[in-house]
Amino acid sequence: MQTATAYVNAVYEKACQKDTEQKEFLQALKEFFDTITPVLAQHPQLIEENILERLIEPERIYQFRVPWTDDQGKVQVNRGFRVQYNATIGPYKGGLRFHPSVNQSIMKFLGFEQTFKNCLTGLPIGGGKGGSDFDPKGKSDREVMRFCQSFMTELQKYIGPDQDVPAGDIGVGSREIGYLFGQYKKINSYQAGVITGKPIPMGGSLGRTEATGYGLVYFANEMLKEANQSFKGQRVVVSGSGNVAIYAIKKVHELGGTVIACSDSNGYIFDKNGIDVATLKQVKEVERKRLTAYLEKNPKATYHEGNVWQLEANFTIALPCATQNEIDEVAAKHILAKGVFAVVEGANMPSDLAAIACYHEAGILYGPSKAANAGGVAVSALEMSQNNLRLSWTLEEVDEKLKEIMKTIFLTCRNTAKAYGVAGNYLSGANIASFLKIAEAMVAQGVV
Ligand SMILES: NC(=O)C1=CN([C@@H]2O[C@H](COP(=O)(O)OP(=O)(O)OC[C@H]3O[C@@H](n4cnc5c(N)ncnc54)[C@H](OP(=O)(O)O)[C@@H]3O)[C@@H](O)[C@H]2O)C=CC1
Ligand SMILES: O=C(O)CCC(=O)C(=O)O
Repeated sequence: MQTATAYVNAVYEKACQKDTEQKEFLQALKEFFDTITPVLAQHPQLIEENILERLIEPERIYQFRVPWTDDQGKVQVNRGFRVQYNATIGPYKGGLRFHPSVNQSIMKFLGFEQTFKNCLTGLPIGGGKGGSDFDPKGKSDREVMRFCQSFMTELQKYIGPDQDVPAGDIGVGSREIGYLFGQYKKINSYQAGVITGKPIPMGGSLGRTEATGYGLVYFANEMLKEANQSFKGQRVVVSGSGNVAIYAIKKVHELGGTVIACSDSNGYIFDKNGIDVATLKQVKEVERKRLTAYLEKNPKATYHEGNVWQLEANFTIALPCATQNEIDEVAAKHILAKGVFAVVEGANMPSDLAAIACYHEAGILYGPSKAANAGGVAVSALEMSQNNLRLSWTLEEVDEKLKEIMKTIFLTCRNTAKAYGVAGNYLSGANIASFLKIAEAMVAQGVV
């Protein structure tokens, strides 16, 4: 029989030949494959089952036309996707991203990551992802509504509370979820569990808006505690200024750290006394303006064009919360030189492979996205539970459950890494633990 290494290499090579152009997807595979060879060496039956080749192939992908009419009466056309990656342990579950960069490679990498992330939550949810190359920026509410209605008119054929349950991601917040759910209800009937991240009066869960950012900081806090450190007195940089970033900043401040910079895709603000969360929320959540508007209300802050990971000031903790591959090798070396001893990921795959290699070489703490940002989907699963039970938990109840889930995910990563002889490598811990869980379930269900 093939050795584990030969098997992993052969599956990766085949994927590279089949999906040559899908660079984000292949990157996600490589990051995962590099860590799981020891598991395959210990469980050769998984090689006989050809588990990897089965796992990396999405169960199905829908791609569809989304026509809509803009405020000038002109017909626009976007492309919609839903990748139903893996439903072995529960219904497909994962967000929808509206961003001009969306393509099949990005949808597949996100669906692949989601499958393992969802395993780590310990909740019965499979993996999926979807979205569109539609750009909500600069569109009126009515344009966004018409787009969402057209998108859902097609998507509703493929989803259901026990089948596939979408939610938000980049460019999709409670406004978009409200419009999407409204259209689903018009075509079908009220089935609260068909989508999560709903506005509270439509059956949403308290705490879902905050969950990814808070969960990230709870996970980071566990990593810091394990290293006899804490957020107290730390200077923190958070990239992005969207949903995940805002609530990560809020929680860091509650735990005694100071977030000195955050960003959008054009530039970043530096506020040495700490980003003012109330102002940031007003600018981004209420007024939906660019980050530069923060300066009108906080003139002491400064604005700089470019990537926040070029920041001149020293800092100790990096929380990337914007997008994939925002930290490359150059940025990683820069932040290490600035004194960073912990990188914990709120965005999906924000560090490229060379950046991750830099973290490992420097021996700093590294919290990978599929573990550290699992709080959002975990609370989405709690929203599904509340919808099924027809009750609503308080914010405190949801937050307590989130804290517990993030602590358990951390312990799973820590203990699995130790058991496989790579103590402190939370990337290996996350990949191995989630792989073992899904592989066992896939073997149990037979070759389907
Ligand atoms: N929302 C959730 O519950 C979860 C989100 N995530 C991940 O967290 C990350 C952020 O998502 P979320 O906060 O929800 O999204 P939002 O749309 O609320 O915010 C995204 C932020 O990232 C910035 N950004 C997006 N694309 C780029 C880019 N190409 N270059 C630089 N900056 C960019 C945006 O700036 P600009 O406004 O200029 O575009 C904005 O500040 C994503 O990776 C997402 O997949 C992970 C788990 C759950
Ligand atoms: O809440 C969800 O279902 C999905 C969140 C998400 O898209 C993610 O975890 O990347």
